[in-house]
Formats: sequence, structure tokens, C-alpha cells
Amino acid sequence: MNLAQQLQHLYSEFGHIEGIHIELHKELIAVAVNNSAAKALIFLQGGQVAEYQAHGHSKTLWLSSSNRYQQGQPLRGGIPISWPWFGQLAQNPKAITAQFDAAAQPPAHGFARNNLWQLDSITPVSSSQTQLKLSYELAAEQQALWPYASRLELTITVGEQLELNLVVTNTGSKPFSYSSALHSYYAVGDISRCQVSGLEEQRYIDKLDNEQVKTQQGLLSISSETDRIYQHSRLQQKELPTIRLIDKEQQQQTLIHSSGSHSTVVWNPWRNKAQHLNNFADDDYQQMLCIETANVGEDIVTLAPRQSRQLQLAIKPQPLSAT
Ligand SMILES: O=P(O)(O)OC[C@H]1O[C@@H](O)[C@H](O)[C@@H](O)[C@@H]1O
Repeated sequence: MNLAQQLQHLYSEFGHIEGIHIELHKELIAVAVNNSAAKALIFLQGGQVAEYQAHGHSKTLWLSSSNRYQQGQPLRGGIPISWPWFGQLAQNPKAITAQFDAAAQPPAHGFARNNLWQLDSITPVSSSQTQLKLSYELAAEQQALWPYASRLELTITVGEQLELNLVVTNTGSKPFSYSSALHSYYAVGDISRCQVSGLEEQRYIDKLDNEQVKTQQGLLSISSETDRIYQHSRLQQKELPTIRLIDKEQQQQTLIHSSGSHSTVVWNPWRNKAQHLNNFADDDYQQMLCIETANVGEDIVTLAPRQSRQLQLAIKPQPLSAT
């Protein structure tokens, strides 16, 4: 189906639902959701939530204004999905890299964020909650890069909080291992006036300091380039603590609750790296912070045939005075 046919099909299937608009942003199709609690914008490419704003609050997610909305090119901002590897493939654990042909030139953060997902349903659960289901199906022979039959299902619930549930299923006959991340970009008023709580005393791998393992002392503040993997599994915790992103500039906080994950990536490129990133203006680092619900590092997932694994995230904005 070409773009016009896809649009026509989506419009006839979902266009009649109250509060739903099917939109075209240059080459990419998006679904705009607006209900009595919040509004959101979700792209079919990558199953990517690009915007989320609960009414009465500022925007929770950061989205680059330099995005070019081209097919096959991931959008910077919102919540891209990294799968089946994280960052550069070569930096993933051997159980993952061994599955790939060394000659291939794999895209950073896997290929799920670059490809078109299918919109399966939109359900207005109530006047304040809208649920979208998307899927991305891979046949074993579909790509040389990933010869494993697999299915990704993403449920997005837009309401007074934003909820994502990513289910990965091995639909084939061979086991496989993957890393994944809900690579969330949070919007902040001023990065130098933010703090993150919930990571205190947690051990992390400092990707900018020879992968040294360090321990978080007190609340996290960002004042230089930061690229860390907090490895909660080392503390043998079943669930992650709720992370709170405190934004003093906007007098807002975001509560981040994850499950199915034992690792959290925290990333801000800061001034120098910002100049080398695509779809990123030189001073954008001041308005964003990535806090990523992940299965990375030693927290990778291995699925036997017919097994599934869930990765869940709930994001709730609150005024800072609610603490
Ligand atoms: O530019 P990309 O491919 O979206 O990646 C952005 C960043 O994503 C973060 O998750 C990684 O920890 C960083 O190392 C990386 O630079």
C-alpha cells in the first residue's frame, strides 16, 4: 500500500472515533489522540509515541523540532523503541552479538524504531482513557539480519498517565536473546534545575568512564555529558523503585514506574556531543533528559519458542507541590 492508500484505510477504519485524527507529517503517518484527560501523538513508524501532555500540565515528552519525518529514519524524541539490541550492536553482550553476521552494518538501537508497525485497534476505554494496540511482526526469513520469527505488541494507554506495555513473543522454533529499551525523552524546563530521585544507592555502569561500576550518591543532578546504565538486578530487586524527575523550573515532576526491567539508562549528550547528533539543535540538551526503561547490559532477555516477555512503563505528570 502506498501512503495515500494507507491513510485512506486508516481513516475509514479509525477516523470516525471521537478524539482521533489520522495525520500525515511529511512522509510519516501519525495518530493524534485527544480525550478529556490528555492528548498524545503516536507514529506508526516504530510504534513511537512522540508527544504526550496531560491537560493542565506542560508537555511530558521532549520532541526535537529538527526531525525530518522521513521513512526509515527514527524520530528523535518521544519514546523510540530500541530492539533487538541497544545502542551500537557491538557493545551488546555476546549472547546478542553472536546472533548477527559481523559483516552487516546494523543501525544503532536495532531496527524496530525504523520500521512501520501495524495499527490493530483504537479503543476509547472511557472519556478520559484511549487505548491503542500496535504490532510489528517478523517472519524468520524476512531479514538476513534477524532470522528469528518474532512478534512485538505494543499497547499504549493515553489518560491522566501514559502507559506502555511492550510484549515480545518468540513465534519461531529457535531461542533468541535481545536487549530493548523504551528510550523515553522527558521534557524539562532547564536541565541544570532538575533532579532525579529513586536511583540513590543504585550501582551503575558509567559508559563515559571505561564502563566502571559506580554507586549513585544521593539524588542525581546532570551537569555534564551523562550516559549510564543503572543495573538494578545487581541488587536483586524484583521491581524498580518509582523514579521521580523533578523539574524546578516548570514546578512539575514526572513519576516513572517501570516493570519487566532491571536496568535504567540515563542519558544527556550535553554541549559538545549535541553538536554531533542528528535531529538535535546545539542547545536542545538543556530541555531534555532520557530516562530509559530497559533490558540492557546483563539484563538481556532470552526467549524460548512460544515464550513472551513484557516491558511496562507508566508515566504520570504532577505539580511539584503534590510531593
Ligand atoms: O542517537 P541515537 O542512536 O538515538 O542514540 C542516542 C543515545 O541513546 C542512549 O540510550 C545511549 O545510551 C547513548 O549512548 C546514545 O548516544
